[in-house]
Amino acid sequence: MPAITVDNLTKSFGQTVALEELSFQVEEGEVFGFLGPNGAGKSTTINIILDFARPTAGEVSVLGMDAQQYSRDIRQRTGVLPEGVKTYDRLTARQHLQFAIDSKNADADPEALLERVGLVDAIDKKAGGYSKGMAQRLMLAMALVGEPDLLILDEPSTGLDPNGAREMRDIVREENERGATVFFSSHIMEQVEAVCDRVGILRDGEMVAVDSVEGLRDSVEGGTTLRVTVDRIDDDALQAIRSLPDVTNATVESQDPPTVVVGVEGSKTAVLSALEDRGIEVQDFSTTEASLDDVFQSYTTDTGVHAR
Ligand SMILES: Nc1ncnc2c1ncn2[C@@H]1O[C@H](COP(=O)(O)OP(=O)(O)OP(=O)(O)O)[C@@H](O)[C@H]1O
Repeated sequence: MPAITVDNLTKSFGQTVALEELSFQVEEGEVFGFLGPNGAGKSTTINIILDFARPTAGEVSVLGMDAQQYSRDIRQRTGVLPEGVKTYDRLTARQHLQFAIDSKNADADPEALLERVGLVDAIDKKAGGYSKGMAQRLMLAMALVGEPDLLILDEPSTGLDPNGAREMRDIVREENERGATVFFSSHIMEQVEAVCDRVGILRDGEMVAVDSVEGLRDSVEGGTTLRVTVDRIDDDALQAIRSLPDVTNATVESQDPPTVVVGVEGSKTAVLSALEDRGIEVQDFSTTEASLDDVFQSYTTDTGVHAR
């Protein structure tokens, strides 16, 4: 049984179509990264999954239950970190957690939870004085109450410094190892790489790709860039490289020293052999993988290779 099934979901706000016949599934036990630029429709999707908003058309089921009909049961088994941090200024971290524990009828220790998110020192301080990162940590601790079967985290790294973002990833991993399914949104590709089994990329309310990070990388043309320094280069050799089956493009980057930049999807040795066959001496070479930013860009901008 999938943890989340989104089926033909459409959501309009007046003239604005935020989601258009969106369908995808999150499998039980996986960490699914929900990625997309600002305004792509991530929060709208999450709000409908949690029944904070109603769809214009389409259906959503969570943990095998209809999202609208069983929203209370779903929320009981789900830990949520909503978009935009909303803490109560006059309540302490302990009081926040006690509230979450009571409303879930859970048996949890506020201190242990705050220890996990690195906020135990501020346990009896009022949230009004918290930094953005501290508030975010508190909200995460609240999401962890009651060992939920499903964690839904909307932009969980917002307001966190690099250490905080790393701790967040560690917690996602720990929760997943405990058995929880994790669904989290982000507009930063790097944040999903380390923890996600699969990534869905949303653009203008439509899912443009769903795959592992590795699979997404492979789908970007010219996945690897090969930079070769040679003793000389001529048009004939450049043409020979371009005509190789695995090569997507080849250009001369500089003449001093002569350097060729080649986009390769398969064997790199064929490129080096083509040069050497023409009596050109390869003095040095290096390879660079397509960065995750390249992958994200290729799916979400009009200039990318996956642009529609
Ligand atoms: N309550 C609303 N009323 C009108 N339009 C809305 C409302 N909520 C969202 N939208 C619109 O729906 C689209 C999707 O917005 P949404 O907040 O879901 O995107 P997002 O991917 O979460 O973006 P971000 O990364 O900026 O949070 C946007 O065009 C937005 O302006």
